[in-house]
Amino acid sequence: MTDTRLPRSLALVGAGKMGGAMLEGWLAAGLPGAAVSIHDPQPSEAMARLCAEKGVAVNPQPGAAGSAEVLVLAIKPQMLDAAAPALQPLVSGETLVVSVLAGKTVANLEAALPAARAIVRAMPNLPASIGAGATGAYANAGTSAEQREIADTLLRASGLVEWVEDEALIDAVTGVSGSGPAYVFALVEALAQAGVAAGLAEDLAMRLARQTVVGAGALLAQSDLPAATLRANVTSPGGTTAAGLAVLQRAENGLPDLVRETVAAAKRRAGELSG
Ligand SMILES: NC(=O)c1ccc[n+]([C@@H]2O[C@H](COP(=O)([O-])OP(=O)(O)OC[C@H]3O[C@@H](n4cnc5c(N)ncnc54)[C@H](OP(=O)(O)O)[C@@H]3O)[C@@H](O)[C@H]2O)c1
Ligand code: PRO
Repeated sequence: MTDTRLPRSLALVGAGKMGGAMLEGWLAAGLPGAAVSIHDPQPSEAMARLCAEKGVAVNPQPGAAGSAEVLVLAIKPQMLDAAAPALQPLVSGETLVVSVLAGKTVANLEAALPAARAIVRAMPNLPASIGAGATGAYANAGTSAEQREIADTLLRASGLVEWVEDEALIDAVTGVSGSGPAYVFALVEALAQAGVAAGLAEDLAMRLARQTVVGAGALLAQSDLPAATLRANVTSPGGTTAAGLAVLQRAENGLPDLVRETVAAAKRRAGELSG
């Protein structure tokens, strides 16, 4: 993070799995703990320890130090309306609101925080906790160029950031990369179960499945080759992988259909969460 883009004050509302992961990223990237406050009725022990170590204020009276320059919302979407009344003192017309709430639209956020002008909807994912996240972001018309830079800097502390100019696309981002790590972990589980069905001991199957995804991910990260080429590099003509892929990628009810339905269901749920 460059000094010119650091917020002078940042309030994080909801310091759970996602909010906590982002906070760790900001602190590791150089955001001073004294510039941060967290607002969460019951922060985990690990979060309380991190805050104590870094000088992050835990549950100060909202607005005691005036409105925040940046307010990051990382509570569950269903909690927005219940949490909003206590947050009003943190928000002024100068505050940049960054929301990672799945499904909650700019209109929802404007209704909950009427003083807010600048609103960024961001959809990070859990690998943000190790700086390997993928985030999609959308800024409303009230967000200044400088505020968008600040949001970009904060989000980039967690990994890749891709801005979209159409708010509706954030729900598609949610279905692909927001929820995506869970699909990959589910693949590890399924691969290990299939290994057991093929005769491997359970712990051995899990070690092999896990390292296969770790290794394939690392190869993707280090290689410039398209995923399709990497797949082809594993697939000897007439060999075992070709036999496996003929099932996995079959035209009907294969992986492409299944993943399309999976992403569509997650995107649909994001739409429902807007309420
Ligand atoms: N997890 C992901 O991979 C991921 C990825 C992208 C976006 N998101 C989004 O991130 C948000 C949080 O998800 P999460 O998975 O991090 O959930 P989480 O672990 O449950 O975190 C939410 C935190 O907010 C706290 N909280 C509840 N009510 C509050 C209030 N009134 N004021 C302040 N804090 C309050 C919760 O405390 P209690 O536990 O005590 O209720 C919890 O610590 C969601 O909107 C989700 O859509 C999550
Ligand atoms: N986790 C949140 C959910 O499951 C949003 C994307 C990842 O709703």
